[in-house]
Amino acid sequence: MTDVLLDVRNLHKSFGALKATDDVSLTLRTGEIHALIGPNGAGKSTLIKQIAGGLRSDSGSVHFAGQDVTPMTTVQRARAGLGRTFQISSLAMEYTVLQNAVLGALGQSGRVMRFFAPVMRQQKLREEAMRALELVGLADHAAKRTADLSHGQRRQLEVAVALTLRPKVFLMDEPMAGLGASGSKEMTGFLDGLRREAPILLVEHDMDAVFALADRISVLVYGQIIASGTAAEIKADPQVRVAYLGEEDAA
Ligand SMILES: Nc1ncnc2c1ncn2[C@@H]1O[C@H](COP(=O)(O)OP(=O)(O)OP(=O)(O)O)[C@@H](O)[C@H]1O
Repeated sequence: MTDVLLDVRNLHKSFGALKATDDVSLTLRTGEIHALIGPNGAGKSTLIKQIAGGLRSDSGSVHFAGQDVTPMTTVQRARAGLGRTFQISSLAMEYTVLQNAVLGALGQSGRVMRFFAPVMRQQKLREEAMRALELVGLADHAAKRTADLSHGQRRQLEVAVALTLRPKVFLMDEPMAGLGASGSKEMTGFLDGLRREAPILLVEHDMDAVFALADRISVLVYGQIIASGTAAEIKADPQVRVAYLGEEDAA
């Protein structure tokens, strides 16, 4: 299909005798949220790392925006537009929200902090950073210390950092983790809007969020995709009910 932006083909990754991912294929299309669910240890994070480039696959390929990115490093893939949300630990807590976003726009790590003052004077980077903050609703907090943001706002700042590189797709590993019920609800609304900026491959344990957001859901069990379909199809799939959702939850 022409609107397929990310095309993951037959990925394998073993750790010793353990097949963490075992012939995984999936696609991500323009405008959609494709959720990847599965029990603990199913291989979800491994797969995200293989797609982002942090973990080399034993075999298989990743095609992105019509290009085979399999040989590329994480940095090359990020520059090509494969956006992965950063962990909270990568934010510089003592710096302002805007400074963190500018660092993202610079596409560098915290090591560049000592060059910070001249960087902040570069109007283009600041503009790019402010655009990203506006998109995630943090523009009014630009001058705030990152440490003073709520947990949910820090998650949004991570997304803003990724947005500064103008990603064509997002890879997100458990964005709801640790947010609590109201935070998860807020983040769900936020991600729903974000799909207009770039489609999202979403690894998430929060089933309310997954069923509310996902256009398609793929279920990974023991490294293999056992089912793929809409929320209604996944809820009704007998194999999924037994292997993952549990009969009583799926009823
Ligand atoms: N670097 C590694 N070395 C050895 N084994 C690993 C490594 N990374 C992951 N594994 C194993 O591979 C399997 C898949 O792990 P992975 O973290 O991808 O699962 P997951 O579906 O993301 O789990 P969770 O939902 O708990 O985050 C697990 O059995 C895990 O212990």
